[in-house]
Amino acid sequence: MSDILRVTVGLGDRAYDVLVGAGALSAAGPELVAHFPRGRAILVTDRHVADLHLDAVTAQLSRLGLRVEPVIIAPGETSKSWAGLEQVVDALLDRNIERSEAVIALGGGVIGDLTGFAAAVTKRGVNFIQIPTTLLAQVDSSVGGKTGINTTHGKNFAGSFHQPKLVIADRDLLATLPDRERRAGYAEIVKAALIGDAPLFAQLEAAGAGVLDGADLDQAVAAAVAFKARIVAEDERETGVRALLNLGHTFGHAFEADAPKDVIRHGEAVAVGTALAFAYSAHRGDCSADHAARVAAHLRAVGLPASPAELAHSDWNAASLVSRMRDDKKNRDGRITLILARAIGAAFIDPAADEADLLAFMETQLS
Ligand SMILES: NC(=O)c1ccc[n+]([C@@H]2O[C@H](COP(=O)([O-])OP(=O)(O)OC[C@H]3O[C@@H](n4cnc5c(N)ncnc54)[C@H](O)[C@@H]3O)[C@@H](O)[C@H]2O)c1
Ligand SMILES: O=C(O)C(=O)C[C@@H](O)[C@H](O)[C@H](O)COP(=O)(O)O
Ligand SMILES: [Zn+2]
Repeated sequence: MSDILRVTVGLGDRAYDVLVGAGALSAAGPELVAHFPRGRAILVTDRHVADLHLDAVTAQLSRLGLRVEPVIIAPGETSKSWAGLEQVVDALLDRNIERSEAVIALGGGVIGDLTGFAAAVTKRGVNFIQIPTTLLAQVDSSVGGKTGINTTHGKNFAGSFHQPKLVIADRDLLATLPDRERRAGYAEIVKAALIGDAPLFAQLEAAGAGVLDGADLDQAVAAAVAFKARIVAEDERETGVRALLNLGHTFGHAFEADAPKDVIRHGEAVAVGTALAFAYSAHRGDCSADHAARVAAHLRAVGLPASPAELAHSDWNAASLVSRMRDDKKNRDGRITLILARAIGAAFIDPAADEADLLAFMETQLS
């Protein structure tokens, strides 16, 4: 296990480890097998990942003595839905999963969020293990226990906090990831740096797109995971500081909710949302225009969008986007909560954004 990095999410008796690096799955061995007392592993994945990785993953799990029972669902956000949830819960019940058993989520954020939520509600809670196969899932969605589905009201509007027992972020699984997905995942690494790690952002700026597939990737993944783990350990249920992890998401989720499904990637919406959070902070005088410009320049340098016009959908309406923000889960007392920044690496929570000013700002951004 010498080349495998280990990050612990310190949640007391629900603490778990995130293993990062090439070969992490085969290195996991006994600590993985311990979660399958019946010797079988129900594994939920999507069709793309199944075609690319299921045989190899099944072979690795077989070598550890586990019999894999795959559940294969359609790829994409459409599966992160009530229908997708019913499909996965029924699949677990068909196989008579017991509470002592874990289910494996092998895939991107969609599979992780959906399977985690299914695990949370099936028989009032079974265990689950994340084997993330997108960069986004490795750096962000597999860690922290936010699970859920989208509803017509918006992103992740039904869900639960249900922590995995183990996360295995094996770099070998990323070999088949299309560049667009890789960049989308990188947006959440940038987000982490912008929230509270200015030196990491400087490193990312220096490394440029090289960090996306170079030897630096494991370090960057582990840094983003460690950053998230610290915040989750402090505020698991987002009563305070965890809301910072939503930098770029108040804007980003509004774009996702107002676009047709699967036209823009979550990471792309977060990239634009993060650039807007900095631009809006600069507009309010909270943050220097230089920092906002550096954020947008870095996102563009790695091939990510930094303004609404650079997204793969163009039919935006400022009033509709602000109305989505009014529904955001972070809001309190009928006011929009925004995650803004005083500088790169210094995000803060504004629990009462000025809606009229925000609307005017969005109008200028869309014009
Ligand atoms: N729970 C959280 O904390 C959290 C954090 C961030 C994002 N999310 C959620 O995660 C979702 C986005 O996740 P995502 O970006 O991973 O999208 P995704 O799960 O839809 O995966 C993107 C695409 O890549 C394919 N794919 C997955 N692994 C692959 C591989 N190794 N090789 C080739 N193709 C592969 C998938 O089949 C899919 O087509 C959103 O729903 C978002 O809301 C949740
Ligand atoms: O883990 C968190 O907390 C996050 O906010 C991470 C986000 O990257 C992620 O997209 C999350 O699913 C958003 O959560 P939501 O509560 O805004 O739905
Ligand atoms: Zn996100």
